[in-house]
Amino acid sequence: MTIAVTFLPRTAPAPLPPIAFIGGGNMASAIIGGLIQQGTPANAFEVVEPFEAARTKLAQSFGITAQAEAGEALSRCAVVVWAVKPQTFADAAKPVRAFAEDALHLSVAAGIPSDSIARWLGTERVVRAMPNTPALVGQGMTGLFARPDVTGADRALVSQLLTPTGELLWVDAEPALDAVTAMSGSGPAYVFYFIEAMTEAGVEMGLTPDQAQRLAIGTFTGASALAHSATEPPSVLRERVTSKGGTTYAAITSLEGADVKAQFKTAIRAAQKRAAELGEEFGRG
Ligand SMILES: NC(=O)C1=CN([C@@H]2O[C@H](COP(=O)(O)OP(=O)(O)OC[C@H]3O[C@@H](n4cnc5c(N)ncnc54)[C@H](OP(=O)(O)O)[C@@H]3O)[C@@H](O)[C@H]2O)C=CC1
Ligand SMILES: O=C(O)[C@@H]1CCC=N1
Repeated sequence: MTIAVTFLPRTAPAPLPPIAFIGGGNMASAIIGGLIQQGTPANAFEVVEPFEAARTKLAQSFGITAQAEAGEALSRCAVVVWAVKPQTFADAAKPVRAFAEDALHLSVAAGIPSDSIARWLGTERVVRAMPNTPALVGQGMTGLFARPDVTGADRALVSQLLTPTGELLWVDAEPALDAVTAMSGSGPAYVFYFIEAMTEAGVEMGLTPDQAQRLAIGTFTGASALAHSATEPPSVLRERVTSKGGTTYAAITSLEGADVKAQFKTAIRAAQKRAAELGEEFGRG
């Protein structure tokens, strides 16, 4: 499958209209945190979150008073962000629908097709997003897909909402979002996994946990920044580190011998497959 993508430049933050979040867990907190850091006031958010501990965390972290149930307060919101698990989306939609008839709906749920969301909410104003948790520090990557009837003004509103959280990438075909999910949506977990592995190796070689973690995180930060600014592809940057007969060569040879690249690609395909399965399993309701 060929995936057509459009990169949009980041623009200056502008005041946001009131925004509802249905589900106030990890991903909602990352987006809300990113927006608050960029200057959006806490009273711009209406959050529905049945889990008391999650409501307490939102209050402590951001000064937001979340509601346990959907109610009239939602009707002031121009955008409703769906940040519930795919498994609970269909049930969560029922009590919200009546309060959000005029809103633009933005789902971050993995796999759930926009057809299902449009059916559950009785509107064609549906955009799907696949963000990631670095949104919390304004370094997120978000893939976006808009249903055909979504207007340019609604796309602009979504861009305005999410630009403060990082980089946006619109895709033209909805299935491409499953690939985005498998790469950048789940991707931070892969990076943290490698940081964990590097840190463990450092400790096994005699460094303190603090030293090892600083070296691991600093190396990811520095290499990412270099890859971001370099004109050469990552493969060339890798070759520059790899002196003939040296230490990096020994490490890369070990990785190749264990087929780590193929294993990693298989893992990413497993995430893509799971995104499609989530849509099939929980998009029917
Ligand atoms: N975490 C991530 O990095 C990313 C997540 N996503 C997507 O974001 C969505 C949320 O994921 P995540 O934040 O990790 O999950 P969380 O479990 O952290 O957050 C979901 C929250 O929604 C609450 N909830 C359950 N039922 C309802 C309801 N009826 N109305 C309102 N809220 C409800 C849950 O409460 P309770 O625990 O009591 O059920 C929970 O606190 C998922 O669809 C996921 O695919 C997308 C990109 C990245
Ligand atoms: O693991 C998940 O299903 C969600 C979607 C992408 C990241 N977290």
